[in-house]
Amino acid sequence: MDNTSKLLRIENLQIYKGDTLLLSIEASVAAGEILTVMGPSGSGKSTLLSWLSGMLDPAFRASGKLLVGAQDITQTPSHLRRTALLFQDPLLFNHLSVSGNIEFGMQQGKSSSKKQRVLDALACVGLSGMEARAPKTLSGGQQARVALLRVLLNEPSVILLDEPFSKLDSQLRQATRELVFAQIRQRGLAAILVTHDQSDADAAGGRVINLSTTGADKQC
Ligand SMILES: Nc1ncnc2c1ncn2[C@@H]1O[C@H](COP(=O)(O)OP(=O)(O)OP(=O)(O)O)[C@@H](O)[C@H]1O
Repeated sequence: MDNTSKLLRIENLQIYKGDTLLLSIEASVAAGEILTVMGPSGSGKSTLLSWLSGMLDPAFRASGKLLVGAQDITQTPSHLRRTALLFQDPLLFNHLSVSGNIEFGMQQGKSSSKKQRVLDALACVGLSGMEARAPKTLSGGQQARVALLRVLLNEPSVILLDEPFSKLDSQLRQATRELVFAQIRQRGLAAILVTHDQSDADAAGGRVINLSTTGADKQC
């Protein structure tokens, strides 16, 4: 793989908490690739995602660079980065309908074409006819799919997945995972998946970074 095909590049990243080095990473992710990050509790997985999304807590200090394509976005504020986060909790707004949730944050455009895109996307993930429903009336798996569409229709270049399947039972987990990974590959996004689950890493099929236990919570 040459450099031009690497959509996301993390160069010489070091994150410190006080004087302690929490993590040190050099990595690249191609369009459509899913890089998995694993490691014990406290090893810095969520901290890494915070840095990637531009929301590192001031308790930490980071050095290194983050590039998307040729653009250095290390200092770019979080709301101007085309990075999207998908969490284990779908975090849907209950005062908005399913389509209102998906349209939230979509790029400017004609309202009628936005609506059609939402309807097409809902049909794609098996949620036809659910556009007017309140999120709380959907099952956990259906909510997960709405959360995915909300992120995807915002057209990110990079998607950060923080244990997004961990609240789903095993059958639903597998189906949702296949859908999410297929969308990532079809749309050519660079993805970073944080998980504790080896089957997630196997399904992602890409490289795996194991954060060391250096900064991890010590066991008694
Ligand atoms: N806002 C913060 N201020 C100070 N320390 C923090 C903060 N957030 C996390 N930490 C500490 O930084 C270390 C890394 O935490 P982080 O949440 O990144 O670990 P993790 O690998 O995601 O853990 P888990 O698998 O349990 O979610 C831990 O020791 C944690 O206690």
